[in-house]
Amino acid sequence: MTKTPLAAAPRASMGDVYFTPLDKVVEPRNRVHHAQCSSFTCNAAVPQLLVTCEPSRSPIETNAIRNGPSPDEDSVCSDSGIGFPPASSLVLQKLSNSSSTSSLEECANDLICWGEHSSTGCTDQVPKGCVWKKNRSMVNLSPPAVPVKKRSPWVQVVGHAGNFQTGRDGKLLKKYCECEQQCLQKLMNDKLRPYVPGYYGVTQKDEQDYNVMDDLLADFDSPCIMDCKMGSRTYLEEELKKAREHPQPRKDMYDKMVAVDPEAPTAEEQAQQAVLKTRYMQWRETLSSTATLGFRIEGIKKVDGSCNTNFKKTRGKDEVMRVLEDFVDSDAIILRSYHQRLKELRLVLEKSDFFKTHEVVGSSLLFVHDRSGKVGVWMIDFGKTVPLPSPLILDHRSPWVEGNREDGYLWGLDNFIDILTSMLPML
Ligand SMILES: O=P(O)(O)O[C@H]1[C@H](O)[C@@H](OP(=O)(O)O)[C@H](OP(=O)(O)O)[C@@H](OP(=O)(O)O)[C@H]1O
Ligand SMILES: Nc1ncnc2c1ncn2[C@@H]1O[C@H](COP(=O)(O)OP(=O)(O)O)[C@@H](O)[C@H]1O
Repeated sequence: MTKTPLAAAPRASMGDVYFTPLDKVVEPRNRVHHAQCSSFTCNAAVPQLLVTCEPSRSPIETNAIRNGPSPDEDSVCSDSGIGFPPASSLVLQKLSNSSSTSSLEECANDLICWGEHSSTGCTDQVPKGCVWKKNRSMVNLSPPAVPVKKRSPWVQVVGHAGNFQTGRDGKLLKKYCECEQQCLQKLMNDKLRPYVPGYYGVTQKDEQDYNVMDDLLADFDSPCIMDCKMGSRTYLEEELKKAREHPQPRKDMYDKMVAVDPEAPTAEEQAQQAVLKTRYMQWRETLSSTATLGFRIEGIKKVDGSCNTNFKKTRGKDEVMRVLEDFVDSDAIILRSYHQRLKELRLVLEKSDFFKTHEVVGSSLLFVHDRSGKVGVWMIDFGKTVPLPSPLILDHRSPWVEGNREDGYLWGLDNFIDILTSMLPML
């Protein structure tokens, strides 16, 4: 099996004491069926690869002043949000404390188990070659004396059901989509890298291909999560063209439409009991704040575990503010951290080559915070982010006129930041 390192892969910041949790590297197959994946393919071949290093985790602000150090910061798996996922930290701890005589191979098995399971009953297979290679010079390792903190279970707020699987060592597997793979790979070499999940290539599990990326929740304790879809348009120009050339009215979208508003379909749509996807998407845009503010709230998971995806009609600025205030639980410090992070993201977006040269549609910002005061915002979902024909570039603020490919992403981010700015003095 050939393991080709991803050229763009960043190196682990504390040496190579890390092994990939992935079992095999394969030719992509069973690609996730996304309309955009079949229509908007990028030509580059999918690399067969595994990356055996860990990109440094994106910066996360920590509010240590108000809350004191978070429980994470003192644990073996402690991570201020920068550097290693828990299992990697554990490896380092073990190496530095090593004293007993357990074999290297046993230790390797222990390492992979402790990432997510208790050491008893773990039957996972370790990619042995990788572990041996990484640890050949480190012998006589012992299990850590300090208990490992159990990670909160991963939560999917919105999106296609069945698209994700949790991996080991803080990784997330998302059903393979070539368009997304191309974007994530390019983003690993772009200024935006700290604002997207680290990407590790393609793996296969049960005959299904997956893109492997960082689980952005991995460093949080019972996180509050919000998914906001960015931009003033949620379908690609190419989808519009396709809908005109080969209209395919959809019953599932008609049903979703009447469930929200029985009056929404036209007489013709009612007769057909079906709507075109672009028509459905446009209806969703005008019903929500997408058309008026350039972003919309898709879903929120609160600290109590409750999940709300009922924001289809959240349109007005005041309504959006109320939802945001509830999301941060009226916590001005959390709100300020989000505000700061979004302003930083905007600066980077304005300089990013990737951003200039791509139509970014249907992509979300994932907002995550927890009780310790950790806050993070990342760009996710690049299934409908496509390269522009050279030399076309976008400013992401100009209004969309068919043909100009503008997506309104920065216009939406400007509005988002303005809303947070106006909320700050009120909290
Ligand atoms: O949110 P609701 O109203 O359920 O509508 C969904 C979302 O717009 C999805 O976008 P996202 O994946 O960004 O959440 C979109 O997937 P695409 O991204 O494939 O356009 C779905 O299209 P279909 O997958 O064609 O059903 C559409 O049915
Ligand atoms: N890297 C990630 N880390 C943690 N959670 C994620 C990550 N990517 C996606 N999610 C979760 O999955 C949900 C759907 O993600 P998305 O990429 O939009 O999927 P889809 O393409 O199916 O719409 C998000 O709202 C978020 O809750």
